[in-house]
Amino acid sequence: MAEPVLSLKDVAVFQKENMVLNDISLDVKPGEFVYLIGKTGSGKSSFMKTLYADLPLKQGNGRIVGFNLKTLPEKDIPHLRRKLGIVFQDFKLLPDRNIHNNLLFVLRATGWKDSGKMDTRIEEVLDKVGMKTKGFKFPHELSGGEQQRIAIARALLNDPELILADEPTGNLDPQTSVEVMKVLQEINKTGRTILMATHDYALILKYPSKTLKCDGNKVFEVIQKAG
Ligand SMILES: Nc1ncnc2c1ncn2[C@@H]1O[C@H](COP(=O)(O)OP(=O)(O)OP(=O)(O)O)[C@@H](O)[C@H]1O
Repeated sequence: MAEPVLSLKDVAVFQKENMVLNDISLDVKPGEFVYLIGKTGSGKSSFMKTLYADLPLKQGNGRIVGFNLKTLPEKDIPHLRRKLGIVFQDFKLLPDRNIHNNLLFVLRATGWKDSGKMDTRIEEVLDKVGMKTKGFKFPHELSGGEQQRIAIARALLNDPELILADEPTGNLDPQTSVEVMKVLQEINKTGRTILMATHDYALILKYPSKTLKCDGNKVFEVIQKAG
């Protein structure tokens, strides 16, 4: 059987010395689409931050896309992040350059050198999110939904094994949320694994999938009833 892309054993999540979550043991397998739900302040973002090593793993054991979170040296964090695609609620595009150059910036920062290959890759990821003609636009010239598609395209640049999306539809209206969700579903269908924090229950109903819940300092799988 394929190795999990994410495997946690007895993990606790901390914000400084405060324990936010504990006793987390779970596996995410290649190709899964997993939701992470929970009330405001229940620890979804802290959980995600631990996975991309923005918060250190101080307790328990965790492996993600082949990296050991417990023993990960600081110098390896960029390598880990290159194998992850991270999407945030607030898009985090660079406002001072157009979309093409936003994506070029990431490719250069992650070691790409050949300008022909970089242009081809940018075209490919923009095409995947239906934004092929928007490379010349600046972020402020795009709608929220379009900016999030670009942020998803940016997350795809280095062909990540796992996409971590922290409330990717949190700033979008319901219709635009569904459009962004369709893009994520398409990406999942091509075999990529996605872990998405959300509190948009309408989306979960429309696109049911494995769901983890943060509640009472724990993370557990919610078993959905059929029908
Ligand atoms: N930078 C920080 N420093 C200290 N405590 C923090 C920090 N960020 C979050 N916390 C605390 O950690 C707990 C979990 O917060 P977190 O942001 O992970 O929750 P969340 O489920 O993502 O919430 P939301 O849905 O509002 O984004 C909260 O009690 C919060 O106050």
